Amino acid sequence: MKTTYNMGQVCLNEGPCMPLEPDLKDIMATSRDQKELLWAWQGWRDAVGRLLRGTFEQYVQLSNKAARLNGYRDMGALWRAKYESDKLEKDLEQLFQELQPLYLNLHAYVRRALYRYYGPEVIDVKGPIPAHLLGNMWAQSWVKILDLVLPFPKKPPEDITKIMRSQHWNPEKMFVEAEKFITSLGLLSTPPDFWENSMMERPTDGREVECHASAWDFYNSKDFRIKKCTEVTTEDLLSIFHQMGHIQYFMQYKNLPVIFRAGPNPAFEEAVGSVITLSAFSHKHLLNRGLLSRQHQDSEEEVNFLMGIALDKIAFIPFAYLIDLYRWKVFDGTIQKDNYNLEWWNLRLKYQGLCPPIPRTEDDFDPGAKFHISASVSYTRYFLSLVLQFQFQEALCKASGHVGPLHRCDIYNSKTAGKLLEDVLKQGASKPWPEILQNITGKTKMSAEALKTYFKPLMNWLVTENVRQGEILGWPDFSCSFEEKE
Ligand SMILES: CC(=O)N[C@@H](CC(=O)O)C(=O)NC[C@H](CC1(C(=O)N[C@@H](Cc2ccc(O)cc2)C(=O)O)CCCC1)C(=O)O
Ligand SMILES: [Zn+2]
Repeated sequence: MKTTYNMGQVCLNEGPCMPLEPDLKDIMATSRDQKELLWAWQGWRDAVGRLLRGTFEQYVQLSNKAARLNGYRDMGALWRAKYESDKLEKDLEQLFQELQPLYLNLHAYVRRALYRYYGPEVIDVKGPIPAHLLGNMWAQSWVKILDLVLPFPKKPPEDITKIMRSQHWNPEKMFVEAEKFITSLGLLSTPPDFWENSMMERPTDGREVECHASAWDFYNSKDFRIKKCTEVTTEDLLSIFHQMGHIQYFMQYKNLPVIFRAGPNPAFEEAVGSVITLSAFSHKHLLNRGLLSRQHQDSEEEVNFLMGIALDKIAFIPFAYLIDLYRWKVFDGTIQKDNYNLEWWNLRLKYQGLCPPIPRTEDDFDPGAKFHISASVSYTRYFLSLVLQFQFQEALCKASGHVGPLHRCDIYNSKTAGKLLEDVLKQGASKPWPEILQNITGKTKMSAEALKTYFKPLMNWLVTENVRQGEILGWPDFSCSFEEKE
């Protein structure tokens, strides 16, 4: 399934074939022509999703067989066991409910902006949003349509990608930048081998590689690598910070017994890299690294800034929640193979308020068009990382002596924050995660409070704006537009 995914491409009638990275990704991010967006969206699902359907059915059987041989009732149960909590599903549901208001307000606001741009033919302001218009192949992050939804369009944020390119950044410099941030906290620098052995750019020697970025621990306490087809963009700089977070974790626990060389649960591993990006992409940090020039950020520019972060983090909430809700049901048999695609879109409608832009059938297998489903990588880790990374950020900012709003915090150069983080990373998986969570935050429970604190100024603005517009939160017109037409 991974090979099919990695080799996937969409060909123009007479002309070049486009791989996902960077070509199709760029079209989904930059095109504002919904015919072109549909071409890429449908082409990718035809080229990859459809092909994976048969293999996926086998994968489900084999996965459940393996899980049962290991004493679990199905693979979903095996995946959930990593969180060592018999109330994981309840806790997830509770966190999701707590975050729903943020998402519903963002969804309503973005839908209105898309309505203004694409018109009533395309957008129903009381219905779901067509999934190909959100700037991302899976509509999991909406940051690429910030220009369409900017709260204060007269004060657009500076384009960091443009600034990086004007300053002649290259992939290596991007990795060095992430390293500098991490070592500024007093954490470990990467060994020479890392720079020797990592693959930082798509090879030009014709080798077909898996371009979906990944960080690798070779479990020999000295060989750590990143594989990434880096482009000089803001998004890739973000991703590099995230990957370097994984590498730092590998190095911090490299002398533990192998069984403990992991996070206390998978979400901790994901939260480490992401928490660093919260500081690295703060206005204050980008300014002092010369990636922004405008000194002062007034309150309207601050709302614009928070919208940019929200389009990444808040839009992601229901997506990250539903991926494993779907797969747990596939593994436990609630979702049978005759309904794989129908049930996928039922969840995409229920949780994300999205519709496919064109009718889907059981000849399609849209879940397979997402890396983690083709690569059998569980996804709950990213949902919980969303909550944890803000809890971590709140704790690290407090330790660094930061005062003021959480979204203005930059822990760069703070050795105290670094020490707090280091003490968590060094323990690897050697203690139950509530204990380790307590080491850094003083609490043993995950809580969405810190995330809500971070976005409070934006939420105040969003709620006011949605009330002013008389927006309906949610999608009472739940049918997808093409159904009405038929
Ligand atoms: C050997 C191995 O597999 N190693 C693991 C690490 C480990 O387990 O030790 C690993 O490298 N996994 C790759 C994966 C890559 C990325 C990813 O897949 N992200 C998710 C969700 C997301 C989205 C936005 C965001 O800001 C953060 C996360 C997606 O893109 O949907 C792509 C770019 C970012 C992270 C990763 O780093 O988590
Ligand atoms: Zn990760």
